[in-house]
Amino acid sequence: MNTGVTPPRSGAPGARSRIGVRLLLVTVMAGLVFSVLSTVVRGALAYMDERDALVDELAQVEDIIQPALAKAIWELDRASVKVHLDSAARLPALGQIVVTIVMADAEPEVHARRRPGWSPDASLPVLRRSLVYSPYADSREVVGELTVFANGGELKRRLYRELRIIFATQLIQSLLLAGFVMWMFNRSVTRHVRDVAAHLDALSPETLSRKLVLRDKMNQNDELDQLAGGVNELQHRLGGHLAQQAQYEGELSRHRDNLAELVGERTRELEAANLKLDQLSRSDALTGVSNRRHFDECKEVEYRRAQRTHQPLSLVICDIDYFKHFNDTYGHMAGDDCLRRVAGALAECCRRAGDVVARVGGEEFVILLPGQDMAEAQQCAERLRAAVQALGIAHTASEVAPSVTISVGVAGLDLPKMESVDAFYHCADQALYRAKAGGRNRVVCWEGEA
Ligand SMILES: Nc1nc2c(ncn2[C@@H]2O[C@H](COP(=O)(O)OP(=O)(O)OP(=O)(O)O)[C@@H](O)[C@H]2O)c(=O)[nH]1
Repeated sequence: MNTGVTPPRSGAPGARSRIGVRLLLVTVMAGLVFSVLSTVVRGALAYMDERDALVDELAQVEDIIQPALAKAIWELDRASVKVHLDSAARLPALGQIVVTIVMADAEPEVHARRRPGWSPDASLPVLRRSLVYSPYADSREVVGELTVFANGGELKRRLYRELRIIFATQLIQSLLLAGFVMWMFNRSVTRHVRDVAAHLDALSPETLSRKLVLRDKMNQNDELDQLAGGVNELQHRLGGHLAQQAQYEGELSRHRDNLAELVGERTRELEAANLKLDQLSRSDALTGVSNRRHFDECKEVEYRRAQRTHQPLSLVICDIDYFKHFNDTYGHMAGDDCLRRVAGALAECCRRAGDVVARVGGEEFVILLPGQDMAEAQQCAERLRAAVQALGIAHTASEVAPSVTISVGVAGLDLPKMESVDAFYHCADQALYRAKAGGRNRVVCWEGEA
């Protein structure tokens, strides 16, 4: 029969003491005690029996020798009396035999035979009877008295032999009973308990569906079946709990994944929004180039870098000529559009890494040119001016050209003279002022004192 039971794992602790062996020892000890007690009781009974048997034997001796002994005494045949006494004294049951011959005119004559080593014992049986002889019919003469004493040594010898037999049989009975009880216990209990232990030891979440079946059980519906039923029920419930737990864990994991995805998505959106905000905070809403705030930050950074590295740094300030007239002529919306196009043209001309194009006022733009000296900046400024004019934005109200133009002031950083970034800016602004004053639509480089 398939038990569904696997052998214990190598790491599982085995039973150190076996119930069957303990039961055997207890049974043997109990058997020994029982044997001793039984031997004592049966020994006492055997003593009574052996004593009675001894008395019967003595009585038989008396019955046998009494007639012959009485006749020998009547006939005064002393030799025959002695022969009878010697013969009787050889019987094992007899310790001492005494014959007292009664004579009318003389003292009683006593003849005795005693077994070597025998001594009188009041607890031993003693039989007495008169020796009677009938010399002729209807006559009865008492010729003496016969006394026989039991042999205590013989009584002990017989009793010991009986006790040995009793003890040996009791011991054999007890040992056989112990062996039988252990065999039965092992067959009906121990091996099933071992099977249950092995089954439990082999259990794992994967084997929970494997049922415990007890092998070759004789009795059904006993405590062991209750135990097996309990184990199977427990496995069933445990399997249900584990399945439910796995389901919950799966759902939890899915929720966790969804949450992580959601958080990731939100984080990406937030980062994009932050980036956008950052860009917005740094750029001019109308034109898209940098705003004043960003320009101020960059201006400080680049000024310090130039101080530290002695690399050239230039600043260009552009202002649209007669922009007020432009607004007045074409309207504010057109003015905005003009600002956007001019900013685009400036940004297009200044695309080197580090160049910063910013709108810092209504129609005023600045360009920070790190790494460029005054001469390079002047060339750049000329390109800017030409690029704006090349846009060809009609400006009939301008007094210098039919299209939109810009005036440009340029300053190269001259550190000994420009002790602050504001002084640097002021120089570029001065150059712009001179460009305006000089007729507009031109580039003027700062050359004077800061
Ligand atoms: N459309 C538009 N106009 C602006 C904006 N910001 C400032 N302005 C106008 O720009 C004009 C600047 O005029 P002014 O400072 O007198 O300078 P200008 O008219 O260009 O004269 P010059 O600089 O001397 O050539 C003003 O009329 C402002 O209203 C803007 O964002 N959009």
